[in-house]
Amino acid sequence: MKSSELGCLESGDLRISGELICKICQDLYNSGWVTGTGGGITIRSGDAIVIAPSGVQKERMQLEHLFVMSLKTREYLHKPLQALKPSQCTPLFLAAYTCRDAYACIHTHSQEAILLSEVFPNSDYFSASGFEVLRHIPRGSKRNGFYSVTDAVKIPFINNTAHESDLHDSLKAAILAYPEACAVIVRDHGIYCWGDTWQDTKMNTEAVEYLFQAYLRSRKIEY
Ligand SMILES: CSC[C@H](O)[C@@H](O)C(=O)COP(=O)(O)O
Ligand SMILES: [Zn+2]
Repeated sequence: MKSSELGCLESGDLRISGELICKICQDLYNSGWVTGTGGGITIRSGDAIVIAPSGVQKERMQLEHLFVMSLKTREYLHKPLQALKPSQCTPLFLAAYTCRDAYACIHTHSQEAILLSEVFPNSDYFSASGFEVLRHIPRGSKRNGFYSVTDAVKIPFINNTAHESDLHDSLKAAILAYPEACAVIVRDHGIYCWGDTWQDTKMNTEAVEYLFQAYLRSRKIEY
């Protein structure tokens, strides 16, 4: 790969974002939160958002496989030379960017999110209280502060759909209806989690997924 083929990913913040995406996708895979071609992360730098390709093993992606889109115009500022399509999660990532002014968004396929969908088949949201990890979960954004151990966090559920793009309207509605949530659970699928920076997004995802595990284990729900 000649560096010129990387276009705007060749240097600067976009290159750093792209390299982080490749590394964090490896971490998500090694955590068991994504398998196959599922899940992913997008990171924003100013108006530019870096997006993974669709249908590839995300833990094996390289910088030259990534897309860059303008948040404002929705035009692609860079496309890979290979015949790849952008992640089907792109409209959902855009909802987090536009509705929450997020700077990154992670999509997992965690078993715990799926199990919680079964444990709460009729609830609009998952709620938990009394766990230390709540102190690491922001009230939607760290600008609003964090939950305390005695608070009850609410993370909304939305129903899964046959096509990823069909999740957009319900995801956006949940983001707007639960301004103190930093994540949405897609039933029997996984979560979308965002943050004010890529670091916050990674930490928020880890905290939310840890809360799911702690909740299920504390109630002796085996999986
Ligand atoms: C391509 S089917 C939908 C996927 O499973 C989607 O939910 C996902 O996690 C990843 O989609 P992708 O388009 O490969 O980035
Ligand atoms: Zn998915």
